[in-house]
Amino acid sequence: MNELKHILKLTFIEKKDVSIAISFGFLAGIASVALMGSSGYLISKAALTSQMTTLVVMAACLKLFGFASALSRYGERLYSHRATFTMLSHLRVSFFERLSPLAPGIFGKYRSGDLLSRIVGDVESLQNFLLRVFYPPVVLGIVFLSTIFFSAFFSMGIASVMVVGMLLTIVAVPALFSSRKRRTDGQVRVQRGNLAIEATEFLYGFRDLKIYQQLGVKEQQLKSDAAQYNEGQRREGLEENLAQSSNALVALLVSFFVLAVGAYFVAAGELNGLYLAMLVMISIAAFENVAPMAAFPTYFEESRKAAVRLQEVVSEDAVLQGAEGIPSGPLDIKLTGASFSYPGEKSLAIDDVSLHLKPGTKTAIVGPSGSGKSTLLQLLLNVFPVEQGQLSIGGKPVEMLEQETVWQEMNIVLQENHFFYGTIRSNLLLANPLASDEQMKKALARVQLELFPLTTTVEEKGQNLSGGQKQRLAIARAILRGKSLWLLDEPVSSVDNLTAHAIYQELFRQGDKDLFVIISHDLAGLEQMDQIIVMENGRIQESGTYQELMERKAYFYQLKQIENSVFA
Ligand SMILES: Nc1ncnc2c1ncn2[C@@H]1O[C@H](COP(=O)(O)OP(=O)(O)OP(=O)(O)O)[C@@H](O)[C@H]1O
Repeated sequence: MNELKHILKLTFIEKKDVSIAISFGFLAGIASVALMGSSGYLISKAALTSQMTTLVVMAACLKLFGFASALSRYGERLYSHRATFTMLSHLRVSFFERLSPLAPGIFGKYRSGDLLSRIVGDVESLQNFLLRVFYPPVVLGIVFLSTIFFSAFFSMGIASVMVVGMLLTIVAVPALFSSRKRRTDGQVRVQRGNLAIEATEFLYGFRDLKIYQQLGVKEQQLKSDAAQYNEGQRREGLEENLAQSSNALVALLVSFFVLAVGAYFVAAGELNGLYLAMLVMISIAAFENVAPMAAFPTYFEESRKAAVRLQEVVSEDAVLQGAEGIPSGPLDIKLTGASFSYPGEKSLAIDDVSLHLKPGTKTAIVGPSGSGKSTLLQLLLNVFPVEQGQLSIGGKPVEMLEQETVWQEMNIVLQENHFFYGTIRSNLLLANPLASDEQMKKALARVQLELFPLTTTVEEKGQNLSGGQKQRLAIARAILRGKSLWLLDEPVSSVDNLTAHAIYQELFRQGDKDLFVIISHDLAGLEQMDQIIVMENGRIQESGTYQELMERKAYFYQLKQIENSVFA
């Protein structure tokens, strides 16, 4: 039950709706019991008396109870569903708020299909928590206790049978199926997650699978996951039916028992025969309401598992962050003795790196593939926390700063940039929602995309744009941000040299007071950089200006020689 504490807390944010739903549920339940009870009484009375007034009053009561029952049922549905949807919206917001600081580190731990299945499927299935887990036992309990209390005035024996019946149908049978479900849990949720994982992989990798003629293999995998999921669902349905039938059977037996015990008491002279039909009808009506309890174990387990799976995701350690804003004025970035390894990896991706990036300077980070350049940039972005050492921005340790405010001050272009389905305009507005068309056109011109109208359609993931166009659009987005810290990870690797050179010149001209950090594979054109940092195996091999590094004739010089000789 501990797992559901958070969900219970979120449900009770809307205390008023929950209490109104419970009150209406109680009224609806008790009205249907009263309806059946008074009809039983009416039948007996009609058989034993010819007094019309009593019969007319009883018939009016029947109508009243029928009306009250329907009206209360409507109120119950309205308020319980409203409380459920409000709880779901609180849950989504609270889940997103806890998930957001974990991104993007969390993407390395969960496959996208799995994450999607948790965020959508598990959150959705918690909609049953109030309606089918919390609410039925509470309402049924109150209705039963009131019915038993009423019946006790006529016969303690019948009231005792009802108590036993109540314990059986509300507690014992659901508890039995609940424990069965725990033991024989078909893992439908996990199977649904697996299916989502395979389906997203299939969609993402469709083209490559087709090229390598592996569609059939993946299709088989997908089919087998779908079959497992279907089988799990089938078994779950059977179990639910069995629970429902068992509970209905117990309820029916209890009503028979009430009739038998009642008949015995009438024969023994301990109960007035006039009330027997009423008590039997009351019992039937009260036990008719126990149907939702049959589904209780399924929904309880489902809600518990969904809550556990959601909790698993958000219980990861988030990057530490403070509440302070970033200082105003020209900003520098300082990294001292920083080390970092990816979760689950033994070797260090960044090993004792120190650097100081001053305002108004341009720094290039170069080095062979896998040397740690992108990881270093992620540390500077405070996406991953440094394990040892210290990162400070504008003289403030990054732990004191609110993560969002750090990113607000940066123009960032990563190796892979995401483009949403929409237009060039909507994708540019992401960086600056207040940008005018004029500003957007200027930004496009600065990356030589002036021929692109803002209304040009951008397909999902920008698949109708070339690699170079996507990179230039990402730079235009960064330009629109208009901040003074530029962190660029191979921003023009797919752009031809001439255009790339022109874009850099334009950026440096406009941002001559800005701080630039550029990761590059290309060792050409580095003469204009104020500092070149050469990485290898997560360490800084050497650093200095182009002139200094070439004169030193060490590692950078050798890389340059190799680059010159590759196509010679
Ligand atoms: N998400 C990750 N999980 C685990 N290891 C990773 C992850 N990303 C990178 N690495 C490892 O960290 C090391 C540094 O990778 P990084 O991407 O920083 O290199 P890089 O110099 O930017 O390479 P490239 O020039 O090819 O982009 C590599 O050994 C890589 O395998």
